[in-house]
Amino acid sequence: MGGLTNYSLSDVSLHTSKNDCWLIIHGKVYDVSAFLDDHPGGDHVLLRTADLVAEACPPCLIFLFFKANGDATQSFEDVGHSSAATSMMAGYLIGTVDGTVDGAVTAAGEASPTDPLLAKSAKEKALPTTTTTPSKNFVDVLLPLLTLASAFAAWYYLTFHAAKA
Ligand code: HEM
Repeated sequence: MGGLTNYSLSDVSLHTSKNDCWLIIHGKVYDVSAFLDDHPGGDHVLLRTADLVAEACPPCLIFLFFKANGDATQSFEDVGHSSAATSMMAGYLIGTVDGTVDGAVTAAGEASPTDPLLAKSAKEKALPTTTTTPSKNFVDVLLPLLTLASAFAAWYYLTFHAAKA
């Protein structure tokens, strides 16, 4: 993907108005300012993704404030855009987001690859750490052992002590 500018998340977050609106979809940055009025889904959905503050009601504001980071990947996919829509995107592409290859940017600002092969290897790499965490070991091993020990103690007490009384 040579020739494309790399932007940081904070760069993208500076472009959230109707005249200047950038979005991140699958780790790529799109300047959709000129497309807002022509977007069949309306300009508000694009603006809301870029900057969710504008038309939010006060109770939603806190939630939306934390959710808004300009990453429209999930919303874009949820709509199920046609292949025609996907090919239109090239016309608005201006760059990539720092640190991503062709990946979505998560709420935590981390890259998560959307290429199935990259995603698979990332998942495989992640597996050992998730299965060997201390809390998992506690639940899997210690908890059954403790339950067994308590059951044995109760049986022992009832059989040998309670019987004497
Ligand atoms: C550069 C990015 C985008 C392009 C080029 C684009 C293009 C299109 C096109 C061509 C359609 C007509 C239906 C179709 O062909 O699929 C459409 C519909 C729609 N889009 Fe987008 N879109 C973009 C981003 C987004 C994003 C980020 C959202 C959500 C936040 C969104 C929400 C919608 C909705 C709600 C519809 C209407 C669907 C319907 O009425 O069935 N779009 N878009």
